[in-house]
Amino acid sequence: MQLKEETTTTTTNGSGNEKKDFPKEFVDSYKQIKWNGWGDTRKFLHTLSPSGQIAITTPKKSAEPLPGLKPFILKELAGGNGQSELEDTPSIEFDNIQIDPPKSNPEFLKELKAFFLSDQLKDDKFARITHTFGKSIRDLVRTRIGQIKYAPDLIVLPHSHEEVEKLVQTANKFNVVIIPYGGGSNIVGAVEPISNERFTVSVDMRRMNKILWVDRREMTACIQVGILGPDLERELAKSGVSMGHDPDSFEFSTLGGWLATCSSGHQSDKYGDIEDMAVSFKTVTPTGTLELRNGARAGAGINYKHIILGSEGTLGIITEAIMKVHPLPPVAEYYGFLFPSFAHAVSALEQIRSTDIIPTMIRIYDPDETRLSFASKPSKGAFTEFMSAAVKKYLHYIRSYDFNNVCLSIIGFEGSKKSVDFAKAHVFDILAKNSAFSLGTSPGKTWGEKRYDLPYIRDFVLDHNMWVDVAETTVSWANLIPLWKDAKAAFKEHFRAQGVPAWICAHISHTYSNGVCLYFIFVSKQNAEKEMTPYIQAKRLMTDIVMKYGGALSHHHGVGYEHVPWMNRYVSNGWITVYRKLKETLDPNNICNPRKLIPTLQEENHQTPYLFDVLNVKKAKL
Ligand SMILES: Cc1cc2nc3c(=O)[nH]c(=O)nc-3n(C[C@H](O)[C@H](O)[C@H](O)COP(=O)(O)OP(=O)(O)OC[C@H]3O[C@@H](n4cnc5c(N)ncnc54)[C@H](O)[C@@H]3O)c2cc1C
Repeated sequence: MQLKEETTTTTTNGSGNEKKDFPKEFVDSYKQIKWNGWGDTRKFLHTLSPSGQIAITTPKKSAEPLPGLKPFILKELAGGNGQSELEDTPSIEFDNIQIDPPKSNPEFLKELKAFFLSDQLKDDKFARITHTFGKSIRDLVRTRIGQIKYAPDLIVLPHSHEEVEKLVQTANKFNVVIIPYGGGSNIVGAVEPISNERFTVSVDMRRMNKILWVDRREMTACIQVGILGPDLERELAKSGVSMGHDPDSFEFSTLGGWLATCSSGHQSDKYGDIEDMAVSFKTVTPTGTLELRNGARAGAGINYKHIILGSEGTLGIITEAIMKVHPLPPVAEYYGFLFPSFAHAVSALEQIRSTDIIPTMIRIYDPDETRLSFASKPSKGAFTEFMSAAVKKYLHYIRSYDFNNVCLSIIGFEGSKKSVDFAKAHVFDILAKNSAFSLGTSPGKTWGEKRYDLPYIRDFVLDHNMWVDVAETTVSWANLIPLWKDAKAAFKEHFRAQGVPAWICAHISHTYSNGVCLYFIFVSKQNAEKEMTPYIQAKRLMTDIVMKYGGALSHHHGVGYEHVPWMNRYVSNGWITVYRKLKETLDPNNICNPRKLIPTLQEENHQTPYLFDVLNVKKAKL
């Protein structure tokens, strides 16, 4: 947590009421992350001169070369048509972006100013632009070309549950739209204002970043939900505990966002998904605050927490949550393995999952993502060493590996030494029976150090005339390989037919007794006019295939407005009606993040197109 209680000062708001202020050195998170890309402003990929190699600069290391990456991008992503240099497609300069001035709503603002400090209310251009979108490919492309149509009129930065209550009541009174904003890391269009008809407030929760208490006996912690991942784990570690939720977006997403999108972290196989960790929470709705009882379990009717989990800010704002925690694991060991093929890896995984001894994490990269993984490692990385000629020869000639099909896997174990040793012996035995080759702990260590770097490649790709998007789902064991094959083939064929270079890879990242999360990453060339059409077509294609194989509409990214067009196929109409009634009851004026999560009646009846197809889309030709 950046805020320390003892360093706060007391100031007064417009009514002369005393309020605790933030310390002078406090810097709001939205000022510290890239406005037109992903993550930390101090971390980025760039090209070294004169070698032309791609390098990564981070706060810890400057210009670390990634020698394999440029050849990989040129050969695989850019189409391998003999091109020797990447094309530059830089982002617009911030100063050149133009947005409409905020709408006027003096009565609403007067009431807010009586309660909030001026420092908690922002309507400058930087604050408004950085709260308009999440981080989907459509969001980044629109930001990078300066196409920002409906920026929120005001950003409010509450400090407490009581302030959120006041804000929601006031917004409801003046029919003002409120969109909760955690880290803004969603990639489904979940925080974007969808029209400029009503005054719109983005509620940035990141000042609500305190751990209120830790109970070591019940192993729970009460936490303000605007806290970012690293602050949360650092503060919990002071009490010797961890929540164990570590999504790829960990550094820039919040507990509230995780709850509101049903998020899932790397170690979900052991610690569970976010819904397994959530005990209870407070949610402020326009018709009042909803609270839940704290306790180990209840069989007293509907499990009400599931009404709010995944509601994406459409029913209200979560402010404080009681979460399960566990002791910091004394042992954490992560290993790398190679499999001769994806089928071998899946077979091993299924056998492991059919037992009751499950590793903390199993990630399996398909052959294409394995190549990307090796290509994006620093020059002297452990993977490069292991892929030395000798090892390659051994695997090829003695173990009959074909390197076009090899799959990398990272398998982790956490817990007491005894439990880790026990699980390892069991799992390694299954891996050996499925022809896996151990690379030892170096790949696991590298994975641990570099696991948040991959999204930064996306910005580099956007800077060089390509785009990258993702699709993920939960799929049954029976449909896993058919979906993997079909989706990859259909994606490649779609772009091949258009004569456009395209590349796709996949990995398995979360496992269950009845299926896995399968995650695709796909890349293609931007077209000359920077239209949205290719992303929309690719996303439609991938999601249609997921639906065909009975997959979840999303395993962990949520719905936003990007997945709304599939909602009627995903859940039965009865549930959509239930949700509509619930929304009408809790939010009668429809002020909470409108037009997200489910289709409007007009969309459903095809009287209006889905927002996904039209919202702010420049020249979408559909
Ligand atoms: C590079 C990258 C990697 C990612 N990896 C993962 C991953 O491994 N696992 C995963 O689960 N997701 C992942 N995501 C998606 C995203 O990080 C998650 O959806 C995350 O849970 C969003 O949290 P956030 O705090 O950024 O929420 P935001 O993006 O700010 O908001 C998401 C939704 O939640 C609502 N919301 C936010 N806070 C509250 C609140 N307090 N009360 C009510 N509603 C609220 C918003 O209105 C919005 O509808 C990734 C995204 C990116 C860009």
